[in-house]
Amino acid sequence: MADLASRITKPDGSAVENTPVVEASPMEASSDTAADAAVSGEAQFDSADAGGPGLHEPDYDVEVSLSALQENEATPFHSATTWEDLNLKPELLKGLQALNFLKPSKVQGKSLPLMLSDPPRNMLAQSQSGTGKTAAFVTAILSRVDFSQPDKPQALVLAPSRELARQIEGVIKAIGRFVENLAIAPAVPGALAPGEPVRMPVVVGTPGRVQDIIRRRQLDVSNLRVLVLDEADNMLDQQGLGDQCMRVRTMLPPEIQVLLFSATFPEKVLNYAMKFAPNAHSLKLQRSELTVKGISQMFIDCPNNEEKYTILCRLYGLMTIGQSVIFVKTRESANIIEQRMTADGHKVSALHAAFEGAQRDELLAKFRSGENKVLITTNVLARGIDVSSVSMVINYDIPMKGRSDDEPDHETYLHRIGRTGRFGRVGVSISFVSDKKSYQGLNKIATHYGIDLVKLDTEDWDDAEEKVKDVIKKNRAQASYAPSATDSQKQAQAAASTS
Ligand SMILES: Nc1ncnc2c1ncn2[C@@H]1O[C@H](COP(=O)(O)OP(=O)(O)OP(=O)(O)O)[C@@H](O)[C@H]1O
Repeated sequence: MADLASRITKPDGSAVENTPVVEASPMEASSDTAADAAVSGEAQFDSADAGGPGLHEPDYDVEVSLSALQENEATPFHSATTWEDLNLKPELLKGLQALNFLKPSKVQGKSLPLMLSDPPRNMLAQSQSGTGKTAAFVTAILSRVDFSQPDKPQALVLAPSRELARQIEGVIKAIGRFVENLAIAPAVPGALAPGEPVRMPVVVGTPGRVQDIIRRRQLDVSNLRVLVLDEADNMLDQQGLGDQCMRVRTMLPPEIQVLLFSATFPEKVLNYAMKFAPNAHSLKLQRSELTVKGISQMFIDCPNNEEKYTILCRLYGLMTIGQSVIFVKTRESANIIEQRMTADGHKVSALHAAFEGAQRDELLAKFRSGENKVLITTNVLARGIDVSSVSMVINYDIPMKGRSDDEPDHETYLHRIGRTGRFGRVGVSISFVSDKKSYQGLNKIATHYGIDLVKLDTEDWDDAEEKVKDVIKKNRAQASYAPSATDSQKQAQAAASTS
C-alpha cells in the first residue's frame, strides 16, 4: 500500500516526513447513513492542486476568473454551446439569465441536448461537485413538463435528504420563475397535508415519503413522464435507499424517462444503475478527473482524540472568516462537540437526522443566510448541499464504510469536501487523522484519487494558519462572481420556509 507521505506534499512541492500514528480509538455509535434512512422510512441523508486555471496565483483577479474558467476547455465550466443553442423555451432562457447563469457548464451543455432529444431517452450523467448538475436536470424537467395541464403530476425528482429535496425545489422555483402555472409538491416528511391529493406538475421528495404518497393514492403517477434521481449512486446503493427507489420505480409508468445524476458512480453501483435506466446515454468521468481543482485538500495529524478537539477550537477563527462545515461520524459526537464548543464560547450549531423536520429546515436556513457560520453535521449533509460561501470543510472523522467501518468511504469524502469550491470558487478541506485506522483510511482515499494532500504542521501554527487563510480570503473575494448562487439560495430558503 502506498504510504500517505508519498501522497503528501508541501505547497512548494517538496515531500514531507511521515508522522507517527497511535492505535485506533473505540468505535462510535449511531451515524446518519442511507441504511438508517431506509429503516426509518424517512430519507435522512441526510491537493492542494495549484494547477487550477490561475485560481491559486497570488495576484488572483476575481472579476475575470469565472469567465476565464468558462473559456478554458479543460475545465468543467466550459461548454461549446450557449443557452440559446439549446432551443429552450423563452421563459426558461429568461429564468437562467435572471440567475446570471451566463453560459452553460460542461455537464449542462452536454446533457441537455441528450435529455431533450426526441423520443426521450434515459441518461446517466456524472460531473464533479458544484458544476451545475441541478440546473441541468431542472432545465430538462421544466422543458419536458406541459404546464398547460397544471394539475397533472408529470415530473418526479428523488433526493436522499429532505434538505437536498428542499434545495432542488428552490432551484426549480428560481429557474422556472417565469413559467406560468409552475407549482411544486415537496414530498418530504411533514410538508404535505395528510391525505390531500398532490396535484402539482412537479414533485420533489425523498424516496420513503414518495413511496408513501403513491401507496396511499395521494399521488397519481399515471402522467409522470420524467424521473430524476439526484445523487443516484447513493440512491441506488442496495445497502441503503436502493430498495425504496426500486419500489417507487416499479409503481411508475414503465416508459418514463429516467435521469440519473451524481458526482460519483462507483463500479458496483454502475451496473445496477444501467439496469435502472436501460439504454441510457451516459456522460462519465475518469477517476482522475473527479477532484475539484479549486479545493485545497489538507490534513492534520492529531496526536489523539482530545487533541482533535483542541485543534478544532484553534481553527475556529479561520472557520468564521467565511462559513464552515464540520463532518463527524455520529449524531452523538455532533451533539457533544456542539455542546463543548458552545461552552467554550464558540458559536456553532449541529444538524443531523435526529432533529425533527421543521427544526432541520430552520437550522439550514440560518446557515444559508449566514446567521450561523459553523455547522457540525453527519453524512446527512455530505451530498448536494449548495452554500457558495462555505470556504472550509473539516473532516473531523474520516468517512468510513464496510461492516465494521474498516474501509474508507471514497465517495463520501469527495461529496463532503465538495460542499466548498462551488462552481469555480476556491475552498479548503482539512481532514483530521488521529490513529492508525484514520491515517490508513485517508491514505487510501488519497491514493484512490491521486490527491496530493498538504500537511498542516501544528507545531508551526502561524504558518498553518497563513496557508488556510490565504485560500479562504480568495473564496471571500469571489463572492461577487456568483451572484446567482446567492439568489438560488434565497429561493431555496424561501421554499423551505413557505411550505
Ligand atoms: N451555468 C451556470 N452559471 C453560473 N452559476 C451556475 C451555473 N449553473 C449552476 N450554477 C451555480 O453553481 C452552484 C453549484 O451548482 P449545483 O448545486 O447544481 O452543483 P452540483 O453539480 O449539483 O453539485 P453536487 O455534486 O454537490 O450536488 C450553484 O450555486 C448554482 O447556482
